[in-house]
Amino acid sequence: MNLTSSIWSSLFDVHRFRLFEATNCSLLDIGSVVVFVVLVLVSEYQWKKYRNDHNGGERLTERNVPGPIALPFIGTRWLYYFRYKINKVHEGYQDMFRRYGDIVKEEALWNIPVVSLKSREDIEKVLKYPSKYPMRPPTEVTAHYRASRPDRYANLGLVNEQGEEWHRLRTSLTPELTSGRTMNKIFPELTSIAVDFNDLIHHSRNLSTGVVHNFEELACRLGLESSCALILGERLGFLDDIIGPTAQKLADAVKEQFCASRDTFYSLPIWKFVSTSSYRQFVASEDTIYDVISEMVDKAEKLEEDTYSSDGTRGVFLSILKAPGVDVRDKKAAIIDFIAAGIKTMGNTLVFLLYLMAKNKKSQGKLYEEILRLSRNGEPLDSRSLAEAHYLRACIFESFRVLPTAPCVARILEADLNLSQYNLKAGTVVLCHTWLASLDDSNFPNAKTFMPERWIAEDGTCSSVNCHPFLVVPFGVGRRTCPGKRFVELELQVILAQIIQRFEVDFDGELELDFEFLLAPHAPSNFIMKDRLAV
Ligand code: HEM
Repeated sequence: MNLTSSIWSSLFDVHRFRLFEATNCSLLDIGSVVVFVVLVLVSEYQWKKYRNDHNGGERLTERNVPGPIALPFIGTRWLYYFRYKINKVHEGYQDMFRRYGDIVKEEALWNIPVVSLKSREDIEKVLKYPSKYPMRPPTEVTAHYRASRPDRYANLGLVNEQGEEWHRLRTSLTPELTSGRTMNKIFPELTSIAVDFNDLIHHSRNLSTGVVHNFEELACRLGLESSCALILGERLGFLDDIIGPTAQKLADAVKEQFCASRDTFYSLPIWKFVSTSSYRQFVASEDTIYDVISEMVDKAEKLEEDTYSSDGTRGVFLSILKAPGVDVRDKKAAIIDFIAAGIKTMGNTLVFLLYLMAKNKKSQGKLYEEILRLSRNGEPLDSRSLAEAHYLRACIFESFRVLPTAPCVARILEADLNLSQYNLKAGTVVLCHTWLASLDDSNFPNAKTFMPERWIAEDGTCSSVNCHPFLVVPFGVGRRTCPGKRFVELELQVILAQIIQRFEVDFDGELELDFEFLLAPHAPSNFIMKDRLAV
């Protein structure tokens, strides 16, 4: 689609939206006229700019990358008021790639370019860049709020910091979290968490129909319980039959925080100047998370002092508390960030995985057979038999491809980069849409079909060698990759094996997706869990 037609289709869409709204509100009517006039003027300006840019023969730069028309100052943020729903941003990107091709430019406030990529070659180029300190754009609202609270935060935290400061935090706070030793120690705890989670499913379901309503809430409680077990080395009872007020408060706050981050990101940043409702929602959720987890940390710290215990499961907690040369505010913030990072991400990931198993009964049957073959007397799989469960890992990998919770990897380019058609400048924000690229038939045959077999090599082992290594990256890539990756991969294997061993999983209807900064299941997600007949 050329620029003129894209401008006109944008105008048409905006106008159509306005006409639709006009019957309800005369103010919006005036707004619609103003927006229309502004768009016409700007389209003229854009067209001239486009012609100037095409000055013959020279390689194209990011100024030439196609995309929705950008208004002065607010860039393309109008899209999320007029064309796309804020909870369906993922559909917005699908639409933009359809309209403009595999590379699309949006413009953030002050017309800062944000380039989205769907071509495998371009994504690989960005993610392969040999960077010492890879830069990911910070969540602005977190950075803004944390900078205003020096009493609590000495910096923006591991997730949002850049450069040497990021590297210092990463190397001092995460080695124990990612070590093989920690995974070995946590394995028995994960097995008992999975047993408790199965019991919770059993008690939460309707006795006659087997329906578990709002499964996503149970899945988030699992994320919270397991993150606390990993980071604090303690089981805190979030999987008890009746959810306690603390778990509920925390789960609600985490969901609100993701939504408020999304709303502030995709809307105009008025919140930087006046406290808008999304900013207030963000602050309230951030404060709740801080207060609740901070209390847990204080208790755990006290317990440590009282007992001087350093048994195996508290290794991560101790390693953070004792990290040399790190400000105590950084330690507390890291513990809080690590626990919070594992709640919603884990919850969404498990809902997606079970949904795909429910909708693909053949794969579920094959997985059940594998588990039956590997388990001794119906016991949960131990670490040795889990290592043999190749189809189990293939199912998890395939669910990461078809429905990941993180649909793209974001980077700020450190140096100028020549992509297939355009040269992008250092400093450009790039979104690598790995999920949408993974659903393209040119990258995976029958890409929309859930097919764990694609990850099984000829010798029967689960392997990713023949698949594109920079597309199925649910935990990101390179030095900034998620430090929870190893733990989550292990946890998903343990949990999925036990659920499939005990229940036949079905799903009521079709799962709808929401965009909450992550991909999330639209609530309620109602699974049907039937006991398997003993064999
Ligand atoms: C299913 C669960 C999870 C998913 C899908 C997930 C996904 C991700 C992704 C995509 C990134 C960005 C990586 C990049 O930019 O290359 C990330 C970063 C991060 N994750 Fe996770 N994550 C999960 C669980 C966890 C857990 C359990 C923890 C805590 C132990 C955690 C802590 C973090 C931290 C601290 C970062 C920032 C790392 C850095 O910038 O150096 N995540 N995660």
